[in-house]
Amino acid sequence: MSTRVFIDGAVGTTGLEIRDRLAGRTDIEQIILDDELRKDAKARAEALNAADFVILCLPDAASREAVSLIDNDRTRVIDASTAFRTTEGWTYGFPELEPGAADAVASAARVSNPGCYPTGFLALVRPLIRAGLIPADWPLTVNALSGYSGGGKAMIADYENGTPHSAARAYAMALAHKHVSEMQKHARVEHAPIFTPAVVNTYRGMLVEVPLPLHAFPRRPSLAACEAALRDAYKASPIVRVVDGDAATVAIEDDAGTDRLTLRVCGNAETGQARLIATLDNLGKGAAGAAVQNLNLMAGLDPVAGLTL
Ligand SMILES: NC(=O)C1=CN([C@@H]2O[C@H](COP(=O)(O)OP(=O)(O)OC[C@H]3O[C@@H](n4cnc5c(N)ncnc54)[C@H](OP(=O)(O)O)[C@@H]3O)[C@@H](O)[C@H]2O)C=CC1
Ligand SMILES: CC(=O)N[C@@H](CCC(=O)OP(=O)(O)O)C(=O)O
Repeated sequence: MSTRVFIDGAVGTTGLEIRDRLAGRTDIEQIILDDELRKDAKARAEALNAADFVILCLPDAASREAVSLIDNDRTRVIDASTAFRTTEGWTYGFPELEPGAADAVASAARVSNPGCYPTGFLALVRPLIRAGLIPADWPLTVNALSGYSGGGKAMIADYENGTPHSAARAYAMALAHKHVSEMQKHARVEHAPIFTPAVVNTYRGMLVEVPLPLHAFPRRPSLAACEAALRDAYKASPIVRVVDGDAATVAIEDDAGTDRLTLRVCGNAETGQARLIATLDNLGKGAAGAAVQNLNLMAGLDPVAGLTL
C-alpha cells in the first residue's frame, strides 16, 4: 500500500518543488486539493486528517493553523516553516546533524525542517563544536548569500517584474533575523551568531560562510583537523559531502538544482585563519530536498528516493 501525502501550500515555491520530487513515485499517493479549495479550512482539515504524512509549505501562521486542524494521532507532520524549529516536542529534521538524529526523525510524529541558512551554518560548525575544536562560547559570525527564490512567491515576483534589480543586496541589518535563534539552539553555542545575509540576483542557490580564527582558539586546531572532523561526521551521508578546500573560487550556483550540501574548509594553514564554506540550494537541501529526505526516513522508504544528488 502506498503512503498518502498531503502538501499544504502545494502551489507555493517550496510546495511545487516537493510535488515535483514526489511526482511519478509509486510508493507515494498525493492528496491534491482543487485550486478553489486549497485555502478552505474544511477541505484542508479533511486532507490533513486523511493523510499519513502532511508537508506544510506555508507561512508560519498558516502552519500553526494546519497543525491545530489535525485531530487524529496517526497523521505525521513535516513543517517547512520557521514556526516549530525551536519548539519543545518537535524533532529537528536534520538527520545528519547529530549521531542518532536520523533515528529520531524516522520515529517522530512532528518534524520541523531546518531553515535554509541554518542548514549550511549548522552543518559546518556543529561537528567542530561537538569535537571541542570550536569553543562553545566563541562568538561566531555567519555571512551568507541566497538566491531570490528564498523569499518565496512574493520575492520572485518582485525580482521578475521586469525592473532592474541590484546584483546583491544585504539585509537583516538589525541583526535580528528569524534564523538566529534556530542557529544558536541547534549549534548549542552560548552566543547568538552575528548573521549577515544578502540576497543575490539569481533564482536559486546559497553560499554560507563562517570565518574562523583557529589560531585564537584554546586548542589551535589546524585546517586539516577541522576538515577531518567534518569528513568523519558526514562519512555515511550520500547528501552531505566534504570536498577539498583548495578551490580558487566557490560559486553560489555550485549545488543549485540539486539536493546536495557541499562543505569546504578553506583558508591559510600558516596563519590559522579559516573560511568554512557551505553551498546548497535553498529549495533543495534548504527546503524541498530536506522535506523529501525526512519523508523517506519517516515512512521507511528508500532514503534518497526523489532526490537529485
Ligand atoms: N523559499 C525557500 O527557499 C524556503 C522556504 N521555506 C519556508 O517554507 C514555507 C513556504 O515558503 P515558500 O514556498 O517560499 O512560500 P510561497 O509564498 O512561495 O508559498 C506559500 C504558499 O502558501 C500558500 N498559503 C498561504 N496561506 C495559506 C493558507 N492559510 N492556507 C493554504 N495555503 C496558504 C500561498 O498561497 P498563494 O499562492 O495564494 O499566495 C502559497 O502558495 C515558508 O514558511 C518558508 O519560510 C523554508 C526554506 C527555504
Ligand atoms: C532571500 C530570503 O529572503 N530568504 C529568507 C529565508 C528563506 C525562508 O524564509 O525560509 P526559512 O526560514 O523557512 O528557511 C529570509 O531571509 O527570510
